[in-house]
Amino acid sequence: MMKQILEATNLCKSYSNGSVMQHVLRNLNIQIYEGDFTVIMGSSGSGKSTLLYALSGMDKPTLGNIQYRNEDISNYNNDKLAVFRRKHCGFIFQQMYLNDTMSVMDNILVSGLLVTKDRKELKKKAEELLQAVGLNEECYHKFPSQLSGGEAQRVAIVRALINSPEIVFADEPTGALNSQNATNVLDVMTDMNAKGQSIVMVTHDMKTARRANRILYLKDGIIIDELNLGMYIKGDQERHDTLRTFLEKMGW
Ligand SMILES: Nc1ncnc2c1ncn2[C@@H]1O[C@H](COP(=O)(O)OP(=O)(O)OP(=O)(O)O)[C@@H](O)[C@H]1O
Repeated sequence: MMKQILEATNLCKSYSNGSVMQHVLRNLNIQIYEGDFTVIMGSSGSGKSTLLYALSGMDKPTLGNIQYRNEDISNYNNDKLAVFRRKHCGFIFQQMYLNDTMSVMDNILVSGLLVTKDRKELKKKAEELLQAVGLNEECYHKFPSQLSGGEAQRVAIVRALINSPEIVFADEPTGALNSQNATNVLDVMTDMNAKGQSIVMVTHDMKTARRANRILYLKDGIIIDELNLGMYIKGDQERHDTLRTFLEKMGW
């Protein structure tokens, strides 16, 4: 049986837009399992990013419970949430947020040094991860502006992995990349997942979504259905068709 890593119960998130309250998440329930590559889909504005930020402790829910293993993080203050994120989570965004004034290696080490002071060990791990995502030594001392979009996103993935997070959250990680770079980044993420990394990703894109083994569909602030796709197999047309049929049924 799959082990649950994260569970949210009766999750609500509302924003006040002037005198009007907008209820984005409405008593939403969700479970995330260890080792899964979970994708959250839904139409624009359905609350996907809001859900991702609440689940990952980047933002606080208005109401509801979020349980990370045996820890209830829903009532944590900002300091405790920051510690939680640093200890357990890795983040990959559409905008890479690399520091332009630092080399590739320093961008990664700065994240690692928040957790350990063993610089030598960190550097070794960073080198291993950079190699694993297909970036060679030539890249280590480059600055972000000297990288292609795909290379920069792979650096961001290494930075997300440097502290061995139990779970990686990704918000449209390929949204700003051309098709080839997007495929490279997705290959890295698929490989990470095949090695056991739990991933929760938000995307609009079917090509990206079909890498996941579990697709959740968000509508009007709740998860209305899910699809189990099994582990990704390259070139599997049936998988693509199954996902398309599911999304059509959802009214996507
Ligand atoms: N900080 C905020 N303040 C007020 N409203 C917000 C805030 N963040 C999000 N919203 C609103 O909540 C709704 C859901 O936003 P969210 O970004 O979660 O949707 P999404 O499904 O990720 O959309 P998209 O696919 O277009 O990125 C939107 O109507 C948005 O305007």
